Amino acid sequence: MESPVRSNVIIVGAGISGISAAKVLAENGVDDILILEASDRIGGRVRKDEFGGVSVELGAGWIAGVGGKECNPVWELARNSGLRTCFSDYSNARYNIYDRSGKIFPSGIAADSYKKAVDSAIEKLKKEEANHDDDFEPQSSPKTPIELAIDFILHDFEMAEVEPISTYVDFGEREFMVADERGYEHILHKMAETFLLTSEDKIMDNRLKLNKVVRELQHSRNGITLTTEDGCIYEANYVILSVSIGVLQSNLISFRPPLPRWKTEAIEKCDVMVYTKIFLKFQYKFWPCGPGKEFFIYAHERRGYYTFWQHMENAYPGSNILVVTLTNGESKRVEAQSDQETLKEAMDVLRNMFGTDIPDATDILVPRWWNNRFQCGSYSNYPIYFNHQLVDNIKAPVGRLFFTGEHTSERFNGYVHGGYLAGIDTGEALLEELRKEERQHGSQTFLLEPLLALTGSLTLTQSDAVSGLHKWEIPRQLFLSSNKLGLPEAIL
Ligand SMILES: Cc1cc2nc3c(=O)[nH]c(=O)nc-3n(C[C@H](O)[C@H](O)[C@H](O)COP(=O)(O)OP(=O)(O)OC[C@H]3O[C@@H](n4cnc5c(N)ncnc54)[C@H](O)[C@@H]3O)c2cc1C
Repeated sequence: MESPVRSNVIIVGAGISGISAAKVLAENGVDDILILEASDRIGGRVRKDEFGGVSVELGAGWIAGVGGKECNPVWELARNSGLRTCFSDYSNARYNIYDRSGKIFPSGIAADSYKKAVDSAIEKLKKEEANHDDDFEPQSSPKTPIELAIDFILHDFEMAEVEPISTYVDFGEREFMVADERGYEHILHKMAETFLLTSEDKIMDNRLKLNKVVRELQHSRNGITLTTEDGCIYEANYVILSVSIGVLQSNLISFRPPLPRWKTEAIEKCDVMVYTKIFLKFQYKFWPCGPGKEFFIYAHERRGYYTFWQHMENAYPGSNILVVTLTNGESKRVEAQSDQETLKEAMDVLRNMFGTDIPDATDILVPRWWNNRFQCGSYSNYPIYFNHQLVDNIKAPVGRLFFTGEHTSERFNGYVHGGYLAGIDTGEALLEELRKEERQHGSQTFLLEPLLALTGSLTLTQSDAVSGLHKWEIPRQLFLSSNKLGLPEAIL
């Protein structure tokens, strides 16, 4: 049997948080890092696909929180990597509400109903705050189709799924949609290339392994052993686990010994939201396309039934693609049925709005985030009046096991920038731990910046951490260079 591959730090998951954590470590001289990713790609919930001749975003599609006093760091990454985006404002949707007979509700009624829905939502929040009861039911729930439609926008887009917009006002309230053939994931590739690519632009096999589904984490005070589905064994001094909250709640990964109760309880308390964008391709467009018409709403008695629509003409003119968004119960229902059934339902809704003579869609794409065992949902959602201890517990390390991901970002959970900032946070927390260990052992260990400056790309490997002694295999060349630094004898 082959001996296990040993690394200083193993990162489980190559989504935005895993990549940003790895980058922080690599940039600070922690050279012996390995990323194990279950799927066959980098990106996680940032994922594009080719559909109807263009690139569509199955996962994150918007860069939210732009134009404020502070800069959303993902906006900066997008700018620096030359990602093409277009301004997108879904708040206009409330003026384009269709009823089942295809009539548009007059904007006065729509605006009035919107105000009523906002007022009732604020009222509900105040009462919940007073009662501290998350299950509190509002006195008057929406009844008419238009109220249901507007309630759906408010509830699912601003309050229930991600944190209220007011919490990211520092970054601004504008949203830009990614409209780039390389996809949103291009920013991850740009980030990763600084530490994952060889000089020949090849991925370093010793730093990233794809199709490695971690199934077991055996952790102790001396180190962590990871077993993957294909039977490979990896060992590490530290692990950063960047899998989603849905995966943590599932039984994909078993922990030996089990995680402590404070941890598992916190993980269980965080909701997982499902958000699904269904793409439909047509031979020609039959929907209105002028200014303020990008989004439209279907008002139906059933809450969230093919409610929220968008055309993709602003992002890709001439693409003739419509996107309809479903959430939670509707998402799960549609994931469980065939795409042909979904196509039929969506076409019936479109015919109600635009008449029976519209053409059939020529293609449909239905992502399945809920049933994807490497995601188990779309993003985390803390209860509205959560206790800060809850987030601290979700995030807190357990011994040598660190946790990251959008669900660990108290301010920006549910967002790409939440994942990005969480990765940086966790990377820095681990660096701090490594420095502490270094001080305790009184020897040079992990922070190799000065050494690398002298020796270029030499790789150090930690040979024996299990014993708790940090011995290093140091190439002779490095020994000679490091002597110039007056490093303690102990490491040599
Ligand atoms: C449909 C949808 C729409 C969204 N829209 C937006 C938006 O418009 N704007 C926005 O800012 N955010 C949006 N988000 C949220 C955003 O995509 C996420 O918050 C962010 O990408 C999460 O990054 P992460 O690194 O925390 O997790 P992930 O991207 O999920 O990364 C975790 C990685 O771990 C891997 N993994 C899982 N289990 C294992 C295992 N056992 N072994 C090894 N690897 C494993 C997964 O394959 C994955 O690659 C959306 C998400 C979805 C699904």
